[in-house]
Amino acid sequence: MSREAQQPVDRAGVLDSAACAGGLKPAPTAGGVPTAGGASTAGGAPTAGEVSVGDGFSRPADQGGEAADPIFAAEQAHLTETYGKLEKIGRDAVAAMEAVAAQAAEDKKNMADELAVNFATWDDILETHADIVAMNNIIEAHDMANSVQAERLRAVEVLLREPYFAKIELQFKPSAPTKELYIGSAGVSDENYRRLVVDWRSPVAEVYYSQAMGPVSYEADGRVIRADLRLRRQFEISRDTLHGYFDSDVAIEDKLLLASLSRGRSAHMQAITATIQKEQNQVVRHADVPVLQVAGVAGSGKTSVLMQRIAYLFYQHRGTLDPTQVFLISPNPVFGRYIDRVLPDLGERNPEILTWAEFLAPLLPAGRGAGEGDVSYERLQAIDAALAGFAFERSDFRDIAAAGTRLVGGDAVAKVAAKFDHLPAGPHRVTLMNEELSARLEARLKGIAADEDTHDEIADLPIEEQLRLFGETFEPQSDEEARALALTYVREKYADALRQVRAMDWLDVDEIARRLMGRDGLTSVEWVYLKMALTGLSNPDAKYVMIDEVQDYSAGQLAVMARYFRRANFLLLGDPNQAIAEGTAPWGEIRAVFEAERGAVSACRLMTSYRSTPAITDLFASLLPPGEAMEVSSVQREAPAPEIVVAADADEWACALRRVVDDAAGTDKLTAVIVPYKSEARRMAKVLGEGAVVLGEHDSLPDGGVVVLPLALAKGLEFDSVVIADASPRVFPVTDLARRRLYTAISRATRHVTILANGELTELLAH
Ligand SMILES: Nc1ncnc2c1ncn2[C@@H]1O[C@H](COP(=O)(O)OP(=O)(O)OP(=O)(O)O)[C@@H](O)[C@H]1O
Repeated sequence: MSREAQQPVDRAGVLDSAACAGGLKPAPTAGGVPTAGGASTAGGAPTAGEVSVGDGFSRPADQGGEAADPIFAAEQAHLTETYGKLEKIGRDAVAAMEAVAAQAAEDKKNMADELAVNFATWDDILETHADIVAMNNIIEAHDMANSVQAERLRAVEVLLREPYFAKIELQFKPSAPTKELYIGSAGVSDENYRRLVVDWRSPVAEVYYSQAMGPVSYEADGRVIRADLRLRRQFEISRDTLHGYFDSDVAIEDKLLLASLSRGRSAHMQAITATIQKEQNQVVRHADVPVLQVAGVAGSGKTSVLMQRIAYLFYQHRGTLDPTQVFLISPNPVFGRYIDRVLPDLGERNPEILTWAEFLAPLLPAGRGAGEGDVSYERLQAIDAALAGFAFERSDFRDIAAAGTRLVGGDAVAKVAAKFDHLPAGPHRVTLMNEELSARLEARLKGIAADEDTHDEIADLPIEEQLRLFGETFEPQSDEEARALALTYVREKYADALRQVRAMDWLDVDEIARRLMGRDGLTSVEWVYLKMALTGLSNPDAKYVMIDEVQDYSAGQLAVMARYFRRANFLLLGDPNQAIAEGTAPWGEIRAVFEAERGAVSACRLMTSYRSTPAITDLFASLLPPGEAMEVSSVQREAPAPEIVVAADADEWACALRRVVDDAAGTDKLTAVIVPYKSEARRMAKVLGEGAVVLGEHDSLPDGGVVVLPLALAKGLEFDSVVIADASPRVFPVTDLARRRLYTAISRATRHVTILANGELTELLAH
């Protein structure tokens, strides 16, 4: 009942390994070399079927001992010395921070002792103020000194794990000696300001990533600097031990990549700093543009590149870019947790990582879910068109009320609206109205705070409540004090009214929609869009927004994000062939939406796949539309060919599934049983019994074992082994959507794929 997948698959010619339209200067050619069938290996690694004999790294054992290779010995000595220096820098930074802390404490104490707060005369007030400013300046100076040391310490912490991964030797002038630079995941200088390790994001490090020898150039401070790259040496290092080195004198060789790929998968995504490929580097270091759209085949490193780009941006905009200004929209929460260690490992903080539902929730009224996302761009444009001639009516406004009290009535809101009748209904008018309503609410709260009934109400509060509110019991010595204390209480009591004004909830968006569009039941996408169009609701502080798996969003969802993050630069990464839901925007439409909302869209492609064995890549590549080819960067990993099992009936199928899962459960690898939908996952778990865990949205990927999960949750993730539970025509009919779903599922596997079919195999695989 079993047969092996046929392969290799017939594929058309190989496309350019990568292309970026606009934004980057052209780089010299390098990268993988395509084989006849379209598959290639980076650095001349063995193709499928060949046996790997060594990986090209020089190791002491290869040389008959360290002494036999003077380069190895010299590099180990340099590493030992660097490691010692890093440890010392780390120790010195901690000591400096301790000293600063002690000094700060001492200064604060002295200053507090000396600070004579005196408000008697205007001169005294000025003097007191000057003393306080001086004190704050000293504290600030301490903070600054500490933050410099803290940054140094963070770099050292990163580097102590692996001080550097490469060395380059550059000759800037023909007669001058070459300059040696060691490149690492962070940069640090010694006490004489000599660069011990160069940060991978620094301008000069670019020549390492361009993967060419000889004449190279890079840009620093707006100037193009030319040099001759004489040596490009890669290292395998852990802490202070050199395991091997490799001199890449041929452009196409990247032994470090091969070594990295052969290490296999882990439960958390790893940084690819040392092995970023040339075409990936073009995305990582791409010029700042309003929108960059990156199309990449499965496993081409889109997510990895995205993480490296964020780290790069933090470096480039050090001191001005805060992680709270960067948003990463991720396909699901499991994926969010899968990637959340990459940046901390690089010594950086994570950006805001949100799913679509998490992004939308705070913009929606309480109790309303994200719901259906399938909304066309036209439907949103219809909202804009209808709003053009829209005039407010009384029914569009709601009372501002809290704690059972109407604080500003809908009639009053309508009067405020009438004051600005000369303006069209839109953000300008609504903002002016909101300012006035805010002032009215404030006046109303002050009135309540001045009311004796309120003071009595406060006096009746339990003592603990009074202590919590005021830090003391409510015993005002004057009317003024009573009003001030009462205002604290009133603001808390009517906090929801203040929130309503902040959120402009006095606008009845549903009622407006009914009049505007002539229909009920707006989707959440339309609802938020209308609210943005009316109020200007947005996040103007966001500077970068990265949308991974961008092919999984509808045009409406994308337009909402483009408009909400109105000043941000967007990085959109996706694979048109991994769109797994109905109603998502085709690749060209994604571009069109962003062009309409944000102007020009730059584009890059990543066409080399790194995740899977060549056999698995061939299998999922066979599902690509004709003419779309990819290259494969893979190392020889002794892995069985994909297996396809067609069972005659349900019993035989269940039996086969249990066998596959039982086999997998006995290993330390992670196996995913991928099912089409959530409901199937539960059904499958019953078939499998205790051997399998159903993975939910709130879980993280385990290191090993067997997990059952729906395709939507498997998005963006990878597993040692993938089991497609049922590849029958019922689950995968011959449609474009099913083809993309199957491609996505198979391409999650790094080493092994088993495809089961209950009764009959989908025609998508029948060749
Ligand atoms: N330059 C590289 N060096 C080392 N490993 C790499 C490199 N590029 C990609 N990889 C590895 O390939 C695998 C796939 O990368 P990643 O998940 O970033 O790809 P993707 O394009 O986002 O995939 P998909 O769209 O299929 O989810 C990961 O294990 C990643 O570590």
